Amino acid sequence: MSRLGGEKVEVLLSEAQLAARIAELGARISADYAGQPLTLVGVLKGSFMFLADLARAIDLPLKVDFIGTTSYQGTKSSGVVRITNDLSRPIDGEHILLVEDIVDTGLTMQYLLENLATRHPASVKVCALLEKPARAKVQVPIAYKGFSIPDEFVIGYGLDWDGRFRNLPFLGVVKP
Ligand SMILES: O=P(O)(O)OC[C@H]1O[C@H](OP(=O)(O)OP(=O)(O)O)[C@H](O)[C@@H]1O
Ligand code: HPA
Ligand SMILES: [Mg+2]
Repeated sequence: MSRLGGEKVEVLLSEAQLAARIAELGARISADYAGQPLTLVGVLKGSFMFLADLARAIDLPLKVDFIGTTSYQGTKSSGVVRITNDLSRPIDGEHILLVEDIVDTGLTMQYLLENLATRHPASVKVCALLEKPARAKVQVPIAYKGFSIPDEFVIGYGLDWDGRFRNLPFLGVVKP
């Protein structure tokens, strides 16, 4: 059995499309933060694959840290965001770029922006590979966005459905 586990999955964004866009985002981030110390903060678990590729597309001497959150059961947001793993150290005075796989309702990002602001970083911006505008419950500023996608539950490239499918190298939609 393959990593699709017998499900029918349609490709929404191919490996090549993802790689091309991430190269563009990396070039923009490298130019915008040139001469400034930058810390990427990956939002676990969903961002792990995007962060690994984005970090290699950024030509700066950056640092990497992670914060873990959870709020989804299956394909539904519970509306309650919980931190599962905190940052490994204080971030006061640092330029932080939050790296997220998807901004869907926006509740996770809103929670994180409020939470990190209390730690007095020099700046906090958001880089999200995906945004699903049709489902937004709150508006969050995305400084670096990969793609806007339609209102479908997507899997792969870090994103899960009940914990599975994160290891697909492309972004897909499960078909009935
Ligand atoms: O905009 P929202 O509606 O809040 O949804 C986006 C968040 O939900 C997912 O994480 P999840 O809580 O499923 O945890 P995971 O990253 O471990 O899968 C995703 O990785 C984002 O972090
Ligand atoms: O479409 C999605 N797929 C996987 N995880 C998610 N978390 C929020 N939206 C999604
Ligand atoms: Mg998830």
